[in-house]
Amino acid sequence: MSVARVSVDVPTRDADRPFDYLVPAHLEGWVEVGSRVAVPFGGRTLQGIVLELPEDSEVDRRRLKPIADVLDAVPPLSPELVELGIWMSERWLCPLTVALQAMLPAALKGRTEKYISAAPNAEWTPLDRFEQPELLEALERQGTLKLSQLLQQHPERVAAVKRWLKEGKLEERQQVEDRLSVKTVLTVVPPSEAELRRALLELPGRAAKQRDVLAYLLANHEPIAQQALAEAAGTTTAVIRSLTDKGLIELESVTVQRDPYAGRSFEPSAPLPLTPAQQQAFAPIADAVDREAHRVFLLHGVTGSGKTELYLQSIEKALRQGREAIVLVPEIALTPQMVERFKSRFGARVAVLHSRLSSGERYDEWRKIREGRATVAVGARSAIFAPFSRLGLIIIDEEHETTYKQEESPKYHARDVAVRRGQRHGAAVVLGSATPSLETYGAAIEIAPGIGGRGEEVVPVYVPLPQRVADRPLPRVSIIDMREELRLGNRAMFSRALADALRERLARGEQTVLLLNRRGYATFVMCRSCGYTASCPHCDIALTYHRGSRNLRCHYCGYSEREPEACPSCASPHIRFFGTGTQKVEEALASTFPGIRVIRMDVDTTTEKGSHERWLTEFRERRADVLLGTQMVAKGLDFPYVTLVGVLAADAALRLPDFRAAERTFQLLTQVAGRAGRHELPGEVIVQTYEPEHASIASVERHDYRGFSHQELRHRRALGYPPYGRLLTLTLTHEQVPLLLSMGQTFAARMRERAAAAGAKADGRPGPDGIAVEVLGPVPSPIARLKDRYRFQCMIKYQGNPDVPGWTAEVLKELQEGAKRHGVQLGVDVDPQMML
Ligand SMILES: Nc1ncnc2c1ncn2[C@@H]1O[C@H](COP(=O)(O)OP(=O)(O)OP(=O)(O)O)[C@@H](O)[C@H]1O
Ligand SMILES: [Zn+2]
Ligand SMILES: [Zn+2]
Repeated sequence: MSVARVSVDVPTRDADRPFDYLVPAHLEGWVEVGSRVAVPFGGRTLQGIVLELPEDSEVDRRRLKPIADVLDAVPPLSPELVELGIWMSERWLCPLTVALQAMLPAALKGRTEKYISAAPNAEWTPLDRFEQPELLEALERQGTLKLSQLLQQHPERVAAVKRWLKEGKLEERQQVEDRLSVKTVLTVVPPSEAELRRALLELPGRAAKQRDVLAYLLANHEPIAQQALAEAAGTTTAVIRSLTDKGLIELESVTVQRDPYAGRSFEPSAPLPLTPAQQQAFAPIADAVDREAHRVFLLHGVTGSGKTELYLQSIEKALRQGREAIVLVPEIALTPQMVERFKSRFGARVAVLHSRLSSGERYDEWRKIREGRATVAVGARSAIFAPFSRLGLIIIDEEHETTYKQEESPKYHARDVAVRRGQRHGAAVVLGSATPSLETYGAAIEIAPGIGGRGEEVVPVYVPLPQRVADRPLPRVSIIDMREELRLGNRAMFSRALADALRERLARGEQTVLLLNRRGYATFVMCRSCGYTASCPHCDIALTYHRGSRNLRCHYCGYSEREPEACPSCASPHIRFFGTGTQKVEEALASTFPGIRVIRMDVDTTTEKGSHERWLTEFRERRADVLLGTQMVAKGLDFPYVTLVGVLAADAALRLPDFRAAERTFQLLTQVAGRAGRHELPGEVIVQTYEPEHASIASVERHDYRGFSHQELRHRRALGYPPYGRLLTLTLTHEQVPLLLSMGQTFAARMRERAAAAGAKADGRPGPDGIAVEVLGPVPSPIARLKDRYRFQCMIKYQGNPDVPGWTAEVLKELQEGAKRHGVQLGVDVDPQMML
């Protein structure tokens, strides 16, 4: 018997090592690298992924257990993806199984099911038969019963099942099953026409409904879903069933594809002739694809410069060579409009993966890729794991977006994964943005270190596209100082300039996009007498007021309470509710511009499936004057009648305790400004702020990416922040502070020892060999308590490539046992994007 090395799905650090199993003879040939298997583990049956098939095991073979089952005929992961998972777990310090699971569609995350059957020598007493006649009958009839199903349908039988298991009359067997399988539909397969005619004659006259069904099948002689047949013949499925019972027709289970875009037609689109500027940008990318060379490009194109058209034509090149392409777009930019552009060009070859699909739909799209029926995958972050085998091109649109970093384990960054997969496949990687992240930009113009994996950093080729298509001008941007407005007696939400501009658009029948930078915006309850604000009793976070349900909610833990009638602190009745920011703006719009038609898009109005899409269609069809929303309205929209963009509270996020706050603000403002005047009509942008002189706002007025980024990069270099230095944070959480503090201190002390041993100076300044390590903390996290657990963090800031992640892994191993014993949770973030 051969041996398989398996990563078992136990996502804890202490079980985070592969285990060897024997491959039983009947599974030999089915077990491959990347196979999903069921294996016995600590008395249970768990799912695992085969990592390798070693010659032999270091463990005595007699102590190895056999693999219980292989779960798929074709391994869901290729050897390349298995290797990628190993790399991810080292790069971002997560358990290997967590990295591997992240690559599988949710539908394949197996669940252990228990089955019971009668033991071969079970002797049932008359009392047993008397107490549980139905259970015994079901056992005899079906042989095995699924425990979860049995307990759900007949909770009253739990006691008997338990007793019989204990007495050995029942046996239990475990099996790993998929949460979801392919979807099948009962389909009627009609017999021959002659048989149909004979059946019609045989049916008694009163069976009119049944005759209708047969007549329909005779007229439309092809397989049809039972449900559809019932509808077409104007009857019910019960009638069809009685025909099957008589043996006149046959029912079969047929696999169907859940296609979220079924029934939608996409106007085919042909490649546009490229403008000279586009051609210049296209040439090096096309060349790399042609030569099947791994190259990373930064396509830095202003908004509306025609980047998407370049993506489409690059993909076409890759496809013509028989290769495949992945396109990543930020989740919220994954609008129907975006999907349509890819479907229109590549039709059924496109698979779409995003979180608004049901897990069944996602699974089917994933299988399309796996089985080679789709050659282009368009999707959000996790589409980077699309199981292609001949990748020619990976595109990341809006590469600066924070959504490319996953905030829970595995805390990977899709950009780094893309570079890694590109290297393995010899594929071109195109990172596109109007406002590249400072990491990518700094690397591309070679004033900062390269990007990608540690120790295999790459320098992207810089490809600028500085003009909009057809020489359309970038919109004119005006910055309005709201302090000045106040001084002149305007206390309204809209400055005079914005109000005038809006009025003009209404008169001309043009459209406006209004962005409310919601982060940090008033959405809370405040007492005007004593200044009390309502906060969550479990988290150190202000509660948000929801006008619709009239309650206060915590966005972190879901806690909610009814709106108070008086201040809970001083009993004053002068308690004020601030609606969610966008609701307030909507009200102000309605009262300032009577009759205005507003579409509000925020978390509250877009939770329902398909609502996002509906709002945008409505806006595109000009059934509204204003599209008002949060970050959601800033990206990817391309509407010809939008000639005005207004930004309220541009500076709201500037004071967040995050060194990237300025960068994020600049990016958001530039992106939303880019929604205006993208077609024939010229655009205008009005930005309202209390900090007009702040670089990240002032540079937007001049469309000055270069000026802003160079200033910001200088600043980062002086402070040792990314891209010049790297960060790693450890977050510790527990119900009690002293324990956290002491464990945090131990971590910090051990890290300082290692830093000193590596030659880092105690003051954190770079030494002669360029190595600098600063260990900060432990300090309370910016969100100091969440779900009744206190949170502390340590941050390591380092330069010159010391192996800080490696040290962290070692120290965590030492702390693991103590943490487990006391219930302290430890979370590591390598290269964190969010500092909260
Ligand atoms: N070569 C071309 N000839 C004519 N029109 C073009 C050409 N390339 C792009 N366009 C059109 O110009 C507009 C802007 O292009 P596109 O949306 O591709 O830009 P983008 O850079 O991806 O925009 P953003 O990043 O702002 O979303 C679109 O309406 C597109 O159809
Ligand atoms: Zn009060
Ligand atoms: Zn809470």
